[in-house]
Amino acid sequence: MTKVILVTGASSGIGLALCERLLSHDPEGLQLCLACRDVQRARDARAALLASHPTAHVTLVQMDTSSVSSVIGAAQEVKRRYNRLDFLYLNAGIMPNPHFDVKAFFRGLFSSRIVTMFATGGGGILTQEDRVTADGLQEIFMTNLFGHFLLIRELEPILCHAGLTSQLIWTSSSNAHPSAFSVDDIQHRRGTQPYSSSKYACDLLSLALNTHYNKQGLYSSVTCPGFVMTSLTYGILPFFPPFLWTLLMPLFWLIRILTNTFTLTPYNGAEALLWLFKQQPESLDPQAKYQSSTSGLGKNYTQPRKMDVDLHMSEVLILSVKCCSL
Ligand SMILES: NC(=O)C1=CN([C@@H]2O[C@H](COP(=O)(O)OP(=O)(O)OC[C@H]3O[C@@H](n4cnc5c(N)ncnc54)[C@H](OP(=O)(O)O)[C@@H]3O)[C@@H](O)[C@H]2O)C=CC1
Ligand SMILES: CC(C)CCC[C@@H](C)[C@H]1CC[C@H]2C3=C(CC[C@]12C)[C@@]1(C)CCC(=O)C[C@@H]1CC3
Repeated sequence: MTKVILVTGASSGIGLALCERLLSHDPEGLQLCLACRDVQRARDARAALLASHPTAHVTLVQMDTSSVSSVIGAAQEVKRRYNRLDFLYLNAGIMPNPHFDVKAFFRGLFSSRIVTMFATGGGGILTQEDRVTADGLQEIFMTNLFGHFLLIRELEPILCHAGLTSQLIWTSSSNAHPSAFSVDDIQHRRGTQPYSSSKYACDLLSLALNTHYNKQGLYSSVTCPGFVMTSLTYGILPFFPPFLWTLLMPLFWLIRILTNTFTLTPYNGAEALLWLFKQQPESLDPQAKYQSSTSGLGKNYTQPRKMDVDLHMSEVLILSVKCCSL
């Protein structure tokens, strides 16, 4: 039986690399649907995938995860096309208007937190300025988390079916941190780390989804792609042209010896996302974050890491997002 897979944010970076790797793994047995906000970029991605896998089944659906009506419209279209969905990759994500604190970075360089800083982008080096969408929601919360929650809810009839399992696979981040998230401000309207908050909320929501849906055959897992050079990361130092990043690559390969989270390429970053595709969902740990890792010698592997998540808080979050969606 062919597997039906939908990937959000498939037009570039980790999402596109994942599609490429899925097709290389099984070129004939998949029906891949790319859910992208920009139709032209989606067409280009499809053309690139078909150039290397000419017989593959690849379709497109236009979806902007920052818009309630767009998500609902796209979900209707997906339900019209497919009567079941085996894998839903919740990968689209943004980090708009980032501020890189150079002083905090240098303080971190000469402290015991240096490895954690490089592995997670933590230590106060990174903050963002969020915006409000036309629906009146915080853009980062909406794009990275809530749009995906709405999508899952709308696709429930084709995700939960007797006798079969389906998997939700989130692209979270090592930057997800409980200190950035508050149940009293789930959209992070008041703080300066909306990206970290939205990714920690993904970790919590995944846990709650397992509690609520496992008995219906729907399983949720969280991945972390590591530090990957994509348009998202290029945006962090906008004054740094891409060729300077390329010049820094030898330094990054050295840092990789200290932290295997420097996966660097979208191909490597997609490792854990592909690994989960090959697992039996019943065997996975709902409290684990599956981390793409690359060794100093360039070998890719997947490492499960226990998430710092609380069952009670995850229940509060799922109730709050359900209220937001009413
Ligand atoms: N790069 C890294 O080091 C890390 C990335 N991540 C996560 O990985 C995921 C993929 O990011 P990455 O590949 O790095 O970055 P990219 O910017 O290359 O990819 C992001 C993808 O999400 C899409 N997207 C953004 N906003 C929306 C929206 N409103 N509706 C639909 N699609 C949207 C983009 O579409 P478009 O082409 O139209 O812009 C693009 O396809 C994100 O969730 C990110 O947070 C996590 C940890 C580390
Ligand atoms: C020599 C300097 C210019 C090097 C600067 C390095 C930093 C910009 C990066 C070190 C660790 C990186 C990192 C991220 C962004 C860029 C760094 C801070 C992320 C926060 C990007 C988004 C994520 O989801 C997690 C990443 C963790 C590591």
